[in-house]
Amino acid sequence: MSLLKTVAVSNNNIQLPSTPGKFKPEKYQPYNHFMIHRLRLSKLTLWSSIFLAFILFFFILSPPSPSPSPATNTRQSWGGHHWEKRVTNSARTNSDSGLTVLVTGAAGFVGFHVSLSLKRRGDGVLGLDNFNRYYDQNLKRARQKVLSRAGVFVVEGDINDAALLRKLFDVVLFTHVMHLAAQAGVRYAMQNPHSYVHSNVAGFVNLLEVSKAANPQPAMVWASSSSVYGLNSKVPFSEKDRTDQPASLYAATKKAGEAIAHSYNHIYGLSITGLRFFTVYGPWGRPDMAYFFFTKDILKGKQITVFEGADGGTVARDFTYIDDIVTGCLGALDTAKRSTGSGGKKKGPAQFRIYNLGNTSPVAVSELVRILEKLLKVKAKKKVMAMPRNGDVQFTHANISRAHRELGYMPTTDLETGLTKFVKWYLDFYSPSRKKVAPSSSW
Ligand SMILES: O=C(O)[C@H]1O[C@H](OP(=O)(O)OP(=O)(O)OC[C@H]2O[C@@H](n3ccc(=O)[nH]c3=O)[C@H](O)[C@@H]2O)[C@H](O)[C@@H](O)[C@H]1O
Repeated sequence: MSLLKTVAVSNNNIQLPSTPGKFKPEKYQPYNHFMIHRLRLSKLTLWSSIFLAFILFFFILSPPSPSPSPATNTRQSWGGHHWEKRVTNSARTNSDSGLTVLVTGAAGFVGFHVSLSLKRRGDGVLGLDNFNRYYDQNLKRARQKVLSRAGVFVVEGDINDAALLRKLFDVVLFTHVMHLAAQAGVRYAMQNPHSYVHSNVAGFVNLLEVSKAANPQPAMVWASSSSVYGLNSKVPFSEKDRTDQPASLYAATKKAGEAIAHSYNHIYGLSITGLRFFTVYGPWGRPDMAYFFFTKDILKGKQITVFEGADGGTVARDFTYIDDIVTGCLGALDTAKRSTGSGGKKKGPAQFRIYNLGNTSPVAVSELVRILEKLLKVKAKKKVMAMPRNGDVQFTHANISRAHRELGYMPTTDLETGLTKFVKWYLDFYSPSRKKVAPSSSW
């Protein structure tokens, strides 16, 4: 501004105001008007050049940022020497034969338990979780704190962030990936369909892309779902049964995941095992699941809605206790063969497996409520209504003979025993007097 002012004064003897727009010539002079116009233009040009130079300067200096994740924030919360040290410490095994496992969804229900069990037996475990807001983040943070105390670092990030995944694979040579990050819940898919595609399809493909390019490629074990059986009416559900009639978008994305996994196994030689979980429940569970919010609502004296099938038919689930699921997951990891490819190139056929992990003992939802009433010592205010068309299926029942034969899987917890442990945890965790996050017993 002062430079312009000086030039103008010396050349034309015109007083230019320091604030544009305040200048008023005493009388109209065409020459002066022309000069003022030119000066305004050159002033504009100078400022534009300075502005452009600034933008260029910052553009050249700024480092490339990781790809943004629409599910979470776009700020980079990873990287740096300290962060890498935490990553390597967490992934370090206690013995030469130990596994080095990346657990996605580690702050989720199943991921939390699997991570703890792996760490306790001496495997190296690195967690990854985007801490999204699908349900109470405090519960996820509480799980994270327990994991941290056990020596498991949970990296905060999304499976859609390829740069982050590549960085993790650069820093650690993972032998296995336990992929449990997903958008869960059958009924929520009608409210937020895109979150299912984002996590269960796009995120999964992203993880497979990075895994297939890794050298060595890890073996992958991942969570499919009993929901892939959809409208299948043949019981108990066997892995050989048809899975082409999903009843919800959630189920459709899990079925898509199985097909996608097969293609990566076929093309790139990735060793992949899919586990079809059957309504997993237990301590540190998911608040969006019926057993969890029934407990909360019964204690609050709120009405609960219990679905029944067409013509009053029973709605039932093969409820499976978390500890049984964890033994199934560890069995799958321990029996997984190595991937055959490296750096994105297949070197030979690789293992591809699918297993049911259920309890083989379906229980009616009305019975679940009866057990909760007994354990909580509170009568539920029940409203029985026909199951809405919301993606639910009426009945699930797992045939687990393949998992038993090949993984040594054998569930041992009946619903009442499992719910007793859940209710004990729930009352402790949500007790107003409880010191937040410190669990009273050893889950
Ligand atoms: O194994 C799976 O494949 C899935 O299991 C779980 O789904 P679901 O088996 O549907 O569990 P969940 O919602 O607890 O409903 C339990 C029962 O309560 C009935 N139910 C539900 C709500 C209600 O208000 N009333 C009711 O009667 C309802 O009709 C049902 O019969 C996981 O959430 C899912 O992510 C996936 O992993």
